Amino acid sequence: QSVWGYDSDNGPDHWHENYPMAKGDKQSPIEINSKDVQHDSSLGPWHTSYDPGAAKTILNNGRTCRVVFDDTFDRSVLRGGPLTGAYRLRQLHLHWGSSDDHGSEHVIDGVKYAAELHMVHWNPKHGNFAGALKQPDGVAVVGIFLKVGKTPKPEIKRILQGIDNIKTKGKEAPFQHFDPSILFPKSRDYWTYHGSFTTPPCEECITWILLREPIEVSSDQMAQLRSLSKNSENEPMNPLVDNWRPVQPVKGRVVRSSFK
Ligand SMILES: NS(=O)(=O)c1cc(F)cc(F)c1
Ligand SMILES: [Zn+2]
Repeated sequence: QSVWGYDSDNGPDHWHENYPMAKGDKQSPIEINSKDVQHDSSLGPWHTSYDPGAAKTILNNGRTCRVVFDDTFDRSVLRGGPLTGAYRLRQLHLHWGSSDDHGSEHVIDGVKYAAELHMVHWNPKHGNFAGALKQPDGVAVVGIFLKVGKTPKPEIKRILQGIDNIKTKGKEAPFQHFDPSILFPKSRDYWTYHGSFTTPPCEECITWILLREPIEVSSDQMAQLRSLSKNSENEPMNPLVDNWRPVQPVKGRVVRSSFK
């Protein structure tokens, strides 16, 4: 009975054995083909109002590195775009590859980015996060693509500094005074569609808001991300890389864009 992961014996092709939703009709990630995207002029801008004081800790759970925020009240919220009401920021995490040519979960016109950052928000009208998971409008995730380039975005350094203290599974360190909106690219253009968690339990509760403009990171910064370990301290080193799910069937869903 192996816990889910990304290895051949517990990876994405096995998840449905314990998480039946993994074979649902609205699974994520997906490939986005611009020719099939529908521009929706009614899609307004999205807005965030994040309190830097809400940031609490950064942790390595053996599957990703995650920054956790205080979501006990409407302290850091996302609103607008395809959403109704304010969604509370709960955590952010990343997915990345074993080399710079892949690692993102969503694929754009055949392009895989080196990494994908997810900012996870939930709808407080459903009481708590566990309740929100059971609702089609329960969760909203802003996805930002990370592209290896020559002018890395300085603000990404803050996350990578945090990584130095959580090299092995189970490690957690304080991560305070951090406003994740500094990571946003210049453009607010986005694609949106209805999908799921890209990890177990694969619940189909997510309104995805994927930013068209990637942010740039350096190859060294990607190497730093890949220096995280899946294993606990004193266990054999098992690099935490390729923690991305392959694209899933679109099954007739329409991806809308805020831009032409
Ligand atoms: N990767 S994801 O954004 O769909 C996601 C969100 C979440 F809240 C928990 C997870 F385990 C995974
Ligand atoms: Zn994710």
